[in-house]
Amino acid sequence: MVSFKLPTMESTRISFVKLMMKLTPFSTSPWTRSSVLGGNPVTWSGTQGAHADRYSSKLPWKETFSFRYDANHSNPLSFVDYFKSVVGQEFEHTGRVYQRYCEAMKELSLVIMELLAISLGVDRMHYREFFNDQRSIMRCNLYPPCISSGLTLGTGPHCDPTSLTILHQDQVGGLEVFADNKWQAVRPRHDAFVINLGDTFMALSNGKYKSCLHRALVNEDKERRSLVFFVSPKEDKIVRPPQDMFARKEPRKYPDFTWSDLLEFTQNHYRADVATLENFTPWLLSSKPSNF
Ligand SMILES: C=C1C[C@]23C[C@H]1CC[C@H]2[C@]1(C)CCC[C@@](C)(C(=O)O)[C@H]1[C@@H]3C(=O)O
Ligand SMILES: O=C(O)CCC(=O)C(=O)O
Ligand SMILES: [Fe+2]
Repeated sequence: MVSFKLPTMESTRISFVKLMMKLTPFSTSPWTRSSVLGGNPVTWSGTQGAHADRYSSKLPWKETFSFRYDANHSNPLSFVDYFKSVVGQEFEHTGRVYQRYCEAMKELSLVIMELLAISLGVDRMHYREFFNDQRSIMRCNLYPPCISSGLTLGTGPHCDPTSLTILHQDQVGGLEVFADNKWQAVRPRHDAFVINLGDTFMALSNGKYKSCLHRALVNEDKERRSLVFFVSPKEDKIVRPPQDMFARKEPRKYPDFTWSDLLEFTQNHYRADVATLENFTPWLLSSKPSNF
């Protein structure tokens, strides 16, 4: 994980706090996740209470509010309309803040994609172009305090199945990364983002970059919040390393797949953890033989 020093985003933080105050932990949230089952793209809109509808054990101690950011459909009104219609009329300003926030996250992600291409010795524009029409996911995490915080986790150990994660955390602390064979705290910085790569970029770099194992702890006293922008490619784009990586005759580590395939796997068949991609490959081969 790498921290970038950036100006604070007070207006985003205020809107975020207002929005998350609307979501009381473990409430019978008025919104349920509208996920279209059966292999169709998950529509990321609404709140989740610890994914209790999806898992029967090791439920994360958190409440999330997620929505899609479609770089092609950058009509600011769509966000504003969504917030006004789903969250409430009084959240029009919040919708505008999130529209601007997601646009800024997209721009930051494209700069990072150029840097990654340069570091891999491939065409500098390759990943920037691949993600220019990104279909990313904006998620607000709220971690309530827990009197038995040692017995639970805000989010269990996992690698993000997405491509790139741009995370803004509050000052409470709790994010940990597994590095040098131990869990290490990622110290909050109010003026920085935490950036980590996910499984899809690991495949796009043919394993040169590794997906980052991380988790989120909770505590007894304070709520903790984080804003997470999960960069993902347009669902039907073929995820494969750039051709010029194979000038060096390296074997492919992963088969071609689409983000839609991997998202379906994590939403309907497998709880993302540290070995998602390893388990995804046999599933893909067995369930989508036409790909091969
Ligand atoms: C594509 C996604 C699935 C999850 C949200 C985004 C990227 C991270 C994934 C997740 C956070 C990994 C840990 C398990 C998970 C179920 C969670 O705790 O929220 C995952 C998300 C999800 O499936 O909703
Ligand atoms: O809230 C955090 O610090 C981590 C959240 C996270 O890893 C996720 O939502 O994928
Ligand atoms: Fe994560």
